[in-house]
Amino acid sequence: MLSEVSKEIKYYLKHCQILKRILRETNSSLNDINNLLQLGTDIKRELSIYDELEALSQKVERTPNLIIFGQSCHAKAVLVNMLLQQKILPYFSSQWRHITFKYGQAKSVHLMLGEEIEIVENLNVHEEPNWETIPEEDIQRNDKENLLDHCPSIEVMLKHKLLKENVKIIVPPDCHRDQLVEVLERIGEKVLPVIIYALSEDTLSDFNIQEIRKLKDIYLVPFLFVSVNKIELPALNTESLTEPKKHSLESNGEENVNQLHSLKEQLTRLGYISNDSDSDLSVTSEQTDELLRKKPFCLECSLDNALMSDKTINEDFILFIREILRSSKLKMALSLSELHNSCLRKFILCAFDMAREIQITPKRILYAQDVEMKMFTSLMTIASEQQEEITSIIQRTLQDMKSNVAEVLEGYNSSALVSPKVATMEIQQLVLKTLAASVAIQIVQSVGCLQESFTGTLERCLENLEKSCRELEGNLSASDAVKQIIHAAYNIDLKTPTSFSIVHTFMDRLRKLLGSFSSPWSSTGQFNCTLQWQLQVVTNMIDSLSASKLAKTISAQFQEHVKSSHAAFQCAMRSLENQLSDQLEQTEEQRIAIRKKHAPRFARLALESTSLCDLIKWGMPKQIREIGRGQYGVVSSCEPWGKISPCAFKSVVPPDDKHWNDLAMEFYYTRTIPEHPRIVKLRGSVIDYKYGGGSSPAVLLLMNRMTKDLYCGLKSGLTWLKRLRIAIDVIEGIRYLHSQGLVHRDIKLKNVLLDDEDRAKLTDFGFCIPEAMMSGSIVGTPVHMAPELLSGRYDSSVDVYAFGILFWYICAGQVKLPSQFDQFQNKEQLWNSVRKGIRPECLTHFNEACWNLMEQCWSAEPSERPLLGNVQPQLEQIYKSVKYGLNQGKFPYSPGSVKSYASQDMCYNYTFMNFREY
Ligand SMILES: Nc1ncnc2c1ncn2[C@@H]1O[C@H](COP(=O)(O)OP(=O)(O)OP(=O)(O)O)[C@@H](O)[C@H]1O
Repeated sequence: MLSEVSKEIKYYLKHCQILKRILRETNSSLNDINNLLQLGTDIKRELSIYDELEALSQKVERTPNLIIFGQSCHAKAVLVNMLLQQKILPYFSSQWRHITFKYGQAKSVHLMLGEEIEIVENLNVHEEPNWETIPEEDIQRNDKENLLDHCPSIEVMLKHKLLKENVKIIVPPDCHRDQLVEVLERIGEKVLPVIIYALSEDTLSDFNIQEIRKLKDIYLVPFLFVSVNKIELPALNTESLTEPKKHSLESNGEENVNQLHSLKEQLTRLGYISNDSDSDLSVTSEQTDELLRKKPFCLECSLDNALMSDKTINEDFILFIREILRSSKLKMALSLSELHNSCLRKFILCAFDMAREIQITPKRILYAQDVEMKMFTSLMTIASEQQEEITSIIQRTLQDMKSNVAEVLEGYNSSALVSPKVATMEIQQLVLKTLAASVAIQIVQSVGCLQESFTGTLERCLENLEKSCRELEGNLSASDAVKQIIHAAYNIDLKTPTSFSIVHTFMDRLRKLLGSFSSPWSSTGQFNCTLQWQLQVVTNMIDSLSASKLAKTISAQFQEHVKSSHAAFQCAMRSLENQLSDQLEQTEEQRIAIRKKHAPRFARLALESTSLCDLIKWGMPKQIREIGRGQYGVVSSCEPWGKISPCAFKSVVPPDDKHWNDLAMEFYYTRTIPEHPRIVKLRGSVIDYKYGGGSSPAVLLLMNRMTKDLYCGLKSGLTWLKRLRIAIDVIEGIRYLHSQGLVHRDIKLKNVLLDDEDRAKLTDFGFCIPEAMMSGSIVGTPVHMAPELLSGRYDSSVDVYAFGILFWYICAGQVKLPSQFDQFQNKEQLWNSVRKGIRPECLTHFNEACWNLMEQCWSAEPSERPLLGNVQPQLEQIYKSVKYGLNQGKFPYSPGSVKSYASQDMCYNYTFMNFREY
């Protein structure tokens, strides 16, 4: 029985090897992606998986160690001796040192300091060449030894099968309560603890209870209580232990039962075992799943158990070990698969974002250039062609200003100390500013394209482009240049040299005016800037301005501003465009690398880790018989697997890396399709690494077993009503896939499976792909392939075309190739003719509505094919009219055709009878 334990451990280590390899490949894939992106970003950190990967790498290195605790040294000794089937530990001693049992060719005992250093000291055991039991004195700690500080431990080497595969049995030292936590923590480091607690007394002491609590808190794993029999003097006859049949420990049976009973009560009360714990230790995969979901790090309680007697110890012990190891590797595999799937999701999204950026950026650039050009042209037109309008705007404005001179001066506060020249200049500037502002407002209003929302979109578009540009070159950005253009219209500036001559003329006139004026000087000789004087200055200024000259000046100045800003914009845009196009080239390269290399590589890792989870949970499916063969794999029925019954699996042997990656991407998409009644859901997968002698592993894809495919269904005969129902089912299935953003690309008779009630589900998502990830691969089954598929530019409407052909077979009620297609020797001839418009013929019994529908579906022009959302109600209408006999003679048969089909399908007669009736 104990060799079973070794087997379990071997199995565990085998899965750990697979996990280690997947982890190594994950790390190397992530490093490759880092190199590709070259952005100085660490993808592991970016995807926040760094810590998880680190933690998993450490966990997977741990070997299972049996750690023996117990109520007393005596209990531990009985248990260890029982496991090792020899009386190696003394029954009657206390204050034990730390003891480790390891595998070794020769039986030996060493005193160690840590794991590496052996203390050369003569142990008593060394005195006795044929020793059987380690002397008490060697195991006992002396008073000077401090457990937490370089305390020697005992290492025992044994050639025992339980210790193979680097498994150790560890017996922690007896310790004081204060040292308990630290001692326990040290032991649990770097090992996968399989904790067994030996019980030999009727009740647990306070210390025992405390110790058990700490064990639970620290190790977070379930552990096993083993009730051992107390050994009374005389000591156990070890010979009896070595014989498997006689290895039960002699003791008073009745006493043992009582002891167990009271212990069980106490443990149940404390919540360490459940009430029905003795009934079944084995936890089903489903229960473990449930537990993992509820308590991802801790499976205690349900797995805790007390072994009742030495008669059952081995079976229960193996079950316990199996569950501990299983849950441990399952947790690791689940975490890894979760990491892979989340990375893959992110890569796919990243590829989508890149594709969008590649598509949108040139459009954005064109948009910005277009809008700016429109704005520029409008402004230049206003400036050059609408001078008259500007003149009249200025005249109107000057008129308004004149009638409201006081308003112009609003806010003007001249200091008493300024000279008349300065005051005049100030007022003059004020007049020009007011004039400029009102002219600007009028101009802006007359330029529709300068409306806030319009320029706002342009600015946002430019800011977006500039943001996506990693290094902006040049002094002026395009968005700044645009702002300047707009600025030119809003802030017509009449202070600049262009308006200087007007101002000059004005100043001359002002000087003359000042001479004729009543003196603005006070008696003290100080200039007195009275309001009246100010009003006078304003009025004179307004009178002196020529609207037409100003219009010219404004126009010239405005054109100058707009032109230079436009030139700056174009320059900035050119440099932006150059940089973005370099960047987009790089992005495209990265996108292709992600789509073609990195995402598939991660998909393969995800397929491996997810399959490992399924293998750990449900094991290998057991084949019953082969039920079908396709181009890429063999489908077999199998015994119930997981929760699936009846169950089937498709085994695929990918011949090379490319096929592996393709299969993995398909697997990822297919597995993420949510459950739907019209889809054969992929339930799981396992990889048979031993297949082909280990050189070419097989991937087994598990799904619900269906009764037959539509090809067989049509061959064996289906009523017209059933066939119509199937057509509706197929449409529902395709619509569902399309709603998930997926295109099936291989709708055909053999990919429609029927259940016992002849309801249909779609299967075989080998070519199924998100529309956005399609890259124009030519895939499908020749007669069902839409003509545009061959050009590589197609969309989800290829499924509508394929449905049209499928519907032809459904209406025909047989699987014979349409005669129109039957004449061709090969698929090239077929495709040539399909491109020229050749389609299946209208059989004489086809009803008009059905024929119309299939004709629409297989239209050469994809845009002319109907939406499936419209096809479904039409089919439902036909179905209803057939079901309730309302089709008024529009059945799919002409009386003459019945004869030939009746032999193939009796159901035609039934339909025909209805036809005759109506
Ligand atoms: N879940 C299933 N239950 C019952 N039979 C199935 C199931 N899946 C597939 N089959 C049967 O196995 C046959 C082979 O299926 P498979 O998907 O491998 O190939 P195919 O669709 O016929 O061809 P290809 O590989 O070219 O797509 C199907 O035609 C069908 O009859």
